[in-house]
Amino acid sequence: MAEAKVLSGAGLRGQVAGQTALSTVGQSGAGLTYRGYDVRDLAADAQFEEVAYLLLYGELPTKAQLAAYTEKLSKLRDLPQALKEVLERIPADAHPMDVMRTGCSFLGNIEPESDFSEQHDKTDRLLAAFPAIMCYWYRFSHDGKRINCVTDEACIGGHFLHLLHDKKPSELHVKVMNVSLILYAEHEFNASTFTARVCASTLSDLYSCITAAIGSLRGPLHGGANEAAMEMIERFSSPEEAVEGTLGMLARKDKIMGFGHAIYKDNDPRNEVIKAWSKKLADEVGDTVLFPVSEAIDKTMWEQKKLFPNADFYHASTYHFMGIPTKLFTPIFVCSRLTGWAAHVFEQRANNRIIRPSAEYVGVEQRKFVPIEQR
Ligand SMILES: CC(=O)SCCNC(=O)CCNC(=O)[C@H](O)C(C)(C)COP(=O)(O)OP(=O)(O)OC[C@H]1O[C@@H](n2cnc3c(N)ncnc32)[C@H](O)[C@@H]1OP(=O)(O)O
Ligand SMILES: O=C([O-])CC(=O)C(=O)O
Repeated sequence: MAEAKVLSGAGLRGQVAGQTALSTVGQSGAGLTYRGYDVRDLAADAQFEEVAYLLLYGELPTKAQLAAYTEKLSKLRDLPQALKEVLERIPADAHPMDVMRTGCSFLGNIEPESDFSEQHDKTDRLLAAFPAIMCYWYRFSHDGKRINCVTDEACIGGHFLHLLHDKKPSELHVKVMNVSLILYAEHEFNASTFTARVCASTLSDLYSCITAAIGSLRGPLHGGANEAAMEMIERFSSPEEAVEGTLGMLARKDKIMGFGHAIYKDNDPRNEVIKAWSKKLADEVGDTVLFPVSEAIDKTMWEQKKLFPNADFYHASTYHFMGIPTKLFTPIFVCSRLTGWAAHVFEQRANNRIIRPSAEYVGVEQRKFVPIEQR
């Protein structure tokens, strides 16, 4: 596939649908850049909040700006009582992406964006509140516990792990969450971001744009692939079984979740980063199955189909090794991608024309209406 891939055809593939100064995907040189910075450099040395600031405010922050920004976000973490009550009504077997969608939408009712001048503040509020929206619902519906939504964790990744596990996370886990949130933050005109931009182009409010984007990210062909990949890898108890199972899935023409990409031709630059952290965590927990199984699937997919793991594949084992329940994988993606979505909404608003493409009509020719009695 690597050589043959052509960016054209259905799905608007290869068509320029607008301009962005936020990221480049799959261009020569660095595979993925955020405002000109290679994502691998950001993942190695930056904090997620620095990247959020870069995307939302235009430049990397100075030390003082970062301190003020993280302080602002940490003060916005708590949830209003009315939102907690809504979350308590959502059943334990609901999909957590539906919880995120509802949480975002409900917050838009009680703290609406009444004017576009509020767009940065409303985004910061969502950025600070999303981990608590996910964890308040999860802990209440699964453990019967009404958690305190405020922690003293310095960063969003640590705050999320603390809310989920009710204890201070290790430095290693905080670092991995930070890397993961950076890798997922922004990706040009992917399906969910394009959804947000279409919504923004009607001059709708920020919460509507983000709620719509969450709906698009939920699907297994997009953000939902990390959960689907986990469900697949945990079915195998050895690399040999994984190879056999993968060959079987390919023979049945099943889609293998966590592989392939709409834009990248032969690798996803985020993969090497998250794979390395997955390996570190595998060593930390003494894993002898999941990581080797993942590698066996990875190798088989390349040998058989020249398909490569995308950002989602090794995120599955990475999150699993940190004790994160599979159903929360895609909501974590929301906590990160919110930054990219919102930055695109700002960009769309700054130079807007309603997005309204045309369709090629393939239906029947024009015909005469037949009254119901005569049909
Ligand atoms: C963060 C993210 O959102 S990354 C993407 C996450 N999604 C997934 O991992 C889901 C699995 N992957 C896929 O479904 C696809 O690769 C997508 C949706 C990511 C991209 O779709 P497309 O751009 O249509 O893929 P592409 O044009 O490269 O497909 C080429 C061929 O490879 C096949 N193919 C692509 N990915 C896979 C896969 N994961 N498993 C099996 N076959 C695949 C396609 O079916 C197609 O075959 P065909 O020509 O016989 O129809
Ligand atoms: O760009 C895409 O089509 C999907 C993707 O990898 C992302 O949104 O991170």
